[in-house]
Amino acid sequence: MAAYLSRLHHISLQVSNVDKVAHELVSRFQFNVFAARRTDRAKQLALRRGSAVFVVNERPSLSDCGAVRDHRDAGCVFGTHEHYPVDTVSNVCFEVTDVPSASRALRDQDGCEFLQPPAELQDDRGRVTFSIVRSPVGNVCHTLIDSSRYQGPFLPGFREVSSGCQGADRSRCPITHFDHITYACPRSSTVHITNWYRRNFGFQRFFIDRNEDVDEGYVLNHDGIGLRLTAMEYWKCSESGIKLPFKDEKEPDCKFVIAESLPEQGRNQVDTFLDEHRGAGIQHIGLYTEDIVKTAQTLSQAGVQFFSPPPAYYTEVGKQQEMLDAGYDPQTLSRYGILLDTDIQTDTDRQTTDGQRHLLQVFTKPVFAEDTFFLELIERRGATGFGEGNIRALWRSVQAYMENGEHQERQSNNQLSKQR
Ligand SMILES: O=C(O)C(=O)Cc1ccc(O)cc1
Ligand SMILES: [Fe+2]
Repeated sequence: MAAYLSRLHHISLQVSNVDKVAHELVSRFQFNVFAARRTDRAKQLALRRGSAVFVVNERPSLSDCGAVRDHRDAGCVFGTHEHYPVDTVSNVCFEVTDVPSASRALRDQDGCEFLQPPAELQDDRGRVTFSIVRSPVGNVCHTLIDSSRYQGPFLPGFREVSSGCQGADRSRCPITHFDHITYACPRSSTVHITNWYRRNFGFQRFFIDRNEDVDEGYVLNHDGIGLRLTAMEYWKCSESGIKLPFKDEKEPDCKFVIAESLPEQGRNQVDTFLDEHRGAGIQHIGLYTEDIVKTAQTLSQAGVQFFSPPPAYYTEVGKQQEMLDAGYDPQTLSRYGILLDTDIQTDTDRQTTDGQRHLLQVFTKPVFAEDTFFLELIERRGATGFGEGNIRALWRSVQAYMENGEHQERQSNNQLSKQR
């Protein structure tokens, strides 16, 4: 039996400099710090934009490694048990209604390793129960938490922070939630990963493309693109007829995408991630926005840099017309590198007024010093999956970046700072 997940609780990062990364998320990405926990061993900041919550944790150093950590140390909730050599996004935490029974269900499954068996944490505002399982993807782990009996600002040990410096108001940056998490994975690992999530968390596959093969996933393997994409989402309790207590049915659920590189087309961006990150992991996270143009404008003014597709993308006659038909000015989309895909649908349930579904996406340059993790803004106007046109355009813009001087420059800067 699988463990039922109610919703995504937060995503946690392990970095060498908490203040630097938190400052980047606040000053550029418009997140607000709302809770903090500082002890002599740990520094943790919780940041929010809409319902999207990031926790930035200081990476345990090699000398902390192997030290027996007490589960009463809230650091454990975030799965920061292990030293990791580079900054990384390493824990996706889910709210569950009953941690002991979810953990029992997982313990009976093959291939489910616990980093932390069920434990309790408390302070004067209440208590939480949690456990941590290792995922089949590189250094990624999942905390399962029941926070229904906790009244404090975030988790036990965190104190409320009233942000002196607030991010842009909602109208200028309407990011509402995490839309999807994309894993970069080694060759031939997809089947094992999808099976693990189906068996343990009841995740279900959904098709990125109508012509996708159930076993193969969505394969792009020509014109220099060598990519297998497989998408999953977690069990929608309302659709399955199973009603869970506390489940907020309006809570949007987050999709998961597995990106596997295929060998025939040569070295690519997934291989670069695997090298620089020293293994599989979270390659990017899609932040959902209700207005991508306004959000990209606000973030760009704050210093966020976006990947841009080749300029010809915006001048190609068909694409220009598509943008105009969707109600967008191609020049505005071009200014921020926003990609548009159109999906002509036969069914009518989610159509927009022009009878089409649109997907708009823009991708940021890497967030950490290495060319690893990046963020994405995504606005869905009826489209629920991922667009082939956008995937190709993203691929080309990232490949261009890898091949021009900027990637090499970052690499040599990293080498220099390591030598210092
Ligand atoms: O299109 C998206 O947002 C995806 O998440 C799919 C994707 C995943 C990995 C890539 O290197 C390129 C595209
Ligand atoms: Fe994405």
